[in-house]
Amino acid sequence: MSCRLSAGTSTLWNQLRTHPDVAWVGKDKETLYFNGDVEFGRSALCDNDLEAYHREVGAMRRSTGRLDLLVGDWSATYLTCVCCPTVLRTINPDIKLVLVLRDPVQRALSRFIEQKSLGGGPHHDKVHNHTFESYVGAELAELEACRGRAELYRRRQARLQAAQQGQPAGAAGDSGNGTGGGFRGWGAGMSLGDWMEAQCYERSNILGWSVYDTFLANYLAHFPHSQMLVLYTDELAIDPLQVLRKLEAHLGLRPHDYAPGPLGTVYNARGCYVLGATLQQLRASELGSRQAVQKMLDTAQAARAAEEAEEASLRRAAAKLASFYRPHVQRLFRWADEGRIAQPPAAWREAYK
Ligand SMILES: Nc1ncnc2c1ncn2[C@@H]1O[C@H](COP(=O)(O)OS(=O)(=O)O)[C@@H](OP(=O)(O)O)[C@H]1O
Repeated sequence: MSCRLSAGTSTLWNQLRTHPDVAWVGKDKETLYFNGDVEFGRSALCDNDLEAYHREVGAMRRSTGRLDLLVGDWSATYLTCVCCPTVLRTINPDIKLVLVLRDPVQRALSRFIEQKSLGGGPHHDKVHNHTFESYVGAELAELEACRGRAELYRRRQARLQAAQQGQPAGAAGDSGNGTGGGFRGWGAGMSLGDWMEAQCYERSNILGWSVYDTFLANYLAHFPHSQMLVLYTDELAIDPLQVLRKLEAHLGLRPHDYAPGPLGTVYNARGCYVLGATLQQLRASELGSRQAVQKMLDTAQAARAAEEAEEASLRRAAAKLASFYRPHVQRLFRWADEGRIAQPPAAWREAYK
C-alpha cells in the first residue's frame, strides 16, 4: 500500500487495522522501508535488505498463526519515491496498491500548518518564518526554476535522440508521459528530463508532493490500473464505510463489521477543510502567543482588518497554487476519463477547470 501524506492515511489505517484478516509490516503505521524519506535528508533506500523485509512479513503471519493474513505496508512516502514502483513490482508483481489523494492545495496547506506548528518537524525551519503566502511564493519560484532546468535536459536528450535517428531537431520531442496511452516509469523508459522533474517535486515535501500525476505516471508504467486503487480524501470525509468497502473489494477481503468509533473518527485533524477555519490556526502560530492574539482581538477593528488581510493572503496563495497544480490535476481528469483511475471529486473539476 502506498498512501499520501496529510490525506487521511491515519484515519484509513486506524479503520482498516480492525479488519481481522489484515496486518502490516512494522510496529507502527509506517516503515518507510524502501525510501529513507528525502525529507530527513536521506536518499531512497530501494536497495534495502530484502530478506529482513520478508522476515517481517513472515513474523507477522507467524505471530498470529494465520498464513492467509494479508500483510501490507502503510508507508506514506512510497508514492513520491521514484524507484519504489520497481522495487515493489519485483517483490510482488501482484501487489495491490492504494493511493489516497487529497485536493492538492488543501494537502499543501495542511502540511504547511503541521510543519509550522511542529517545533521538531523536518520542515519546521523552512516554514517557521513564513506565512503561507510567502512560503508559496518562495517555494514555487524554486520549483519552477528546478523544472526549467529539467526541461533543458529533456530538450537536449530529445535533440540527441533525433540526431541519432537522422531526424530533424524536434522530431523526436517528448510527447509527455502518459499522453497517448503510454507511461514511462523509472527503470521503465523514464527520460532524464522526466526523472529530473520528478526529483524537483520529490524534494519539495510541502508543495511538490501534491504534484500527483508525475508520481502516479511512474506507478502506472509499472502496474496495470486494475492493481491500483485511487481513493480521495473527500470520499473518506463523506462516507468512510463506502471507502472501506472499496478497499476490501480491491484487496479481496471479506466485508468486515467495523465499530462505529474509529469509523466516525478523524485522525490527525489539524482543521483546515475550510480555508476560513484555517485562519485561526495560522494566526495563533504566526503571532506567536495567545496574548498577542488577545491584544489584537481587543481592538475589534484592527482584528477585523487583520482577519480580512489574512484571509485575502491565504486566498491569493491558494489561487497561485491552484494555477500551478491545474495542468497536473487536469491530467488526472484525463486519466479518469480514460478509465485508468477513479474519477476525482466533482469539487476538483470545479476548482481546477
Ligand atoms: N475522514 C476524514 N475526512 C477528511 N479529512 C480527514 C479525514 N481523516 C483525516 N483527515 C485529514 O487528513 C489529514 C491528516 O492526514 P494523514 O493522517 O495522512 O497525515 S499525517 O500522517 O499526519 O501526515 C488531516 O488534515 P488537516 O486537519 O487539514 O491537517 C486530517 O484532518
